[in-house]
Amino acid sequence: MTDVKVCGIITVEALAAAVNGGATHVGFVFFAPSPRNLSFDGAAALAAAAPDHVRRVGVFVDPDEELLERAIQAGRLHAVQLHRTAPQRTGHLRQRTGLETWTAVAVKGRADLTGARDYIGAADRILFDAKTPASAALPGGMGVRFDWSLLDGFQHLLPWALSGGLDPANVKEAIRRTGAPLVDASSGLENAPGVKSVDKITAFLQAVAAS
Ligand SMILES: O=C(O)c1ccccc1N[C@@H]1O[C@H](COP(=O)(O)O)[C@@H](O)[C@H]1O
Repeated sequence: MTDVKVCGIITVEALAAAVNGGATHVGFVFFAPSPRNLSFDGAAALAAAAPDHVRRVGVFVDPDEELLERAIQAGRLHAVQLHRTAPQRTGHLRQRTGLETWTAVAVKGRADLTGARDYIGAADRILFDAKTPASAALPGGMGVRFDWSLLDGFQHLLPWALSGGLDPANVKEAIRRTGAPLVDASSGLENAPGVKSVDKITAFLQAVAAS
């Protein structure tokens, strides 16, 4: 069974669709430029509505430690997902927070995969995500997909997950092609940036369950 993270949740309706559909993880974004950015109060309200067996993952882009601490407390986070980070910084934050720590590795070509090895001992999970354009405001959450065949034959030395442009129509093929143990989606489950669709969340979870 493939684990699923529904990312970028900002409403209790989307949270309920994820929980009821069997998501193992939900993602709360703490990055001001994102249309999915959560306030601390918003995160606290969602955390209060979420059952504890569904893991709450905070999504951060090179965060300062105050933001990280406040978000962890507000969202009662189980894990942190770091974008635009580096192995030493990741290891430091992991030690400081004591939480399960994911690091996003942005992939465009095969050479990008090798960077994942540098996180052994620093991160608990690698999230292979598509590289967004350098000019993009966000390093994720833009529906950009990478060539999954790049993962062919790659020896995973850490637990990992797949993200980047996943949606209800392509997730089955993504799992078949890559064998991902966890899939993570955000914009592919929306009707507009930041506006999650209960129907798309449900369809995504059904597609994963059927794969
Ligand atoms: O979703 C966001 O707004 C976001 C902002 C900053 C960093 C990461 C973000 N989302 C993550 O991006 C990937 C892929 O998203 P998508 O499915 O392609 O829209 C996913 O891991 C989100 O957690």
